[in-house]
Amino acid sequence: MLKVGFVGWRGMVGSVLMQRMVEDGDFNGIEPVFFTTSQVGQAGPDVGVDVPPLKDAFDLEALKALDVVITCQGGDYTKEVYADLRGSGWKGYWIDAASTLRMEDEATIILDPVNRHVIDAQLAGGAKTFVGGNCTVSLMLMGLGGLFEADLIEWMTSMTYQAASGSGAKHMRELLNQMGALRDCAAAELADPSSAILDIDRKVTAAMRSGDFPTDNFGAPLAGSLLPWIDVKRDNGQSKEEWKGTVETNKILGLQDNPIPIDGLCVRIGAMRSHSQAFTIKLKRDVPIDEIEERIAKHNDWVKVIPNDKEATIRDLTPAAITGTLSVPVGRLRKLAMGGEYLSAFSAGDQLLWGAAEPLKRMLRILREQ
Ligand SMILES: NC(=O)C1=CN([C@@H]2O[C@H](COP(=O)(O)OP(=O)(O)OC[C@H]3O[C@@H](n4cnc5c(N)ncnc54)[C@H](OP(=O)(O)O)[C@@H]3O)[C@@H](O)[C@H]2O)C=CC1
Ligand SMILES: N[C@@H](CC(=O)OP(=O)(O)O)C(=O)O
Repeated sequence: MLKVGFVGWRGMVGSVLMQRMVEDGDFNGIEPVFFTTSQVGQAGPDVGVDVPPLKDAFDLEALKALDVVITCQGGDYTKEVYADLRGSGWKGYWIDAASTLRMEDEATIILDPVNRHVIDAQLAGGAKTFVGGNCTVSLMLMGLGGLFEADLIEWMTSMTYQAASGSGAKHMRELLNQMGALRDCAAAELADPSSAILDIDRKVTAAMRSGDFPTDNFGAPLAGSLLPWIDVKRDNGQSKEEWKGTVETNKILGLQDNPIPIDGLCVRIGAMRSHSQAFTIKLKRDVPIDEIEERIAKHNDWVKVIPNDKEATIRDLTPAAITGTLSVPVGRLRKLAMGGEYLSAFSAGDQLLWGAAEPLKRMLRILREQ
């Protein structure tokens, strides 16, 4: 029976992982051991099987006793522990949600509905380190996998609409507090149907710009606004989030030697936990739209093509429609005015499921099949 250690299980990503593993009975047939950086000795979570008290996540001897470590604890933890654990001679499998190791040669980025062939080849070659991809990248590939699989994409831009959860739990709370503050500042006027909308607008704008508007986490208003920058700047002017779109996509697909150019702008918006993206895709040839829809739809069990009409789009192609589900709708599929090789598309997906927890959960299953 595989002895599997879980680190970061009570954080936001970790909690979603626990929930999905319990739902699918993934704790049966493994020996789970739970770790903590702050609650050593306390009781472990209720996952339907007996678990020992929480162990110290920095205890290398305890980690060395494991066949598999799954960590959702964050990049700082990975930096602090991974090299020492490997350096101690540990040969177990490391499955990680954090970005720290993603671009290292020894690491495979996991998204098995898209790159099971890469994962299998890496396992056969003795790879032991597997890392979940950036949420935006994973969700893009779950949506457009059929076009990549058919080698139809010459280049692509992705303009993102990323949810607050991508920045963490505190940011989700701050977004709601910002929304509440905006509503509250105009409560009296909203209650009066005859009040002037421009008075409401003036109050809302003043509240957003005032010193006591809650912006400690985002550093700026997000509710009623947006933030066209995510993560740090790179030398070429890309944000790090935009850079990940280029390099991670090609690594996931095993195309590092002949990469597909992918670039765009990453934008934070006031959604809670589902990321959306608008794509401009330059196809290698003028493929009919029904063939495109068919290739996208049949690629995996979770992608769903949404007809390009208003009713279906606003019902099915939004964060509100899919949050909390594994569904990845793709719609707004049409040829652009630039010509038959130019395709537009729009997708949405829960960034804590396919964007974070689900690929890790599935990687453990792949290891158990070995
Ligand atoms: N947020 C996201 O969308 C995504 C995040 N990731 C990666 O996953 C990692 C973890 O992210 P995320 O889940 O957002 O991190 P969280 O901040 O939610 O949790 C991280 C750790 O904080 C500790 N913690 C302290 N106080 C609390 C509390 N009140 N409730 C829960 N946990 C608490 C826990 O560790 P302990 O039990 O040891 O105290 C927990 O494991 C990061 O590396 C991130 O890059 C990857 C993809 C998407
Ligand atoms: N950066 C992503 C979330 C995330 O955690 O990404 P990564 O796993 O690449 O660090 C966002 O802000 O939406």
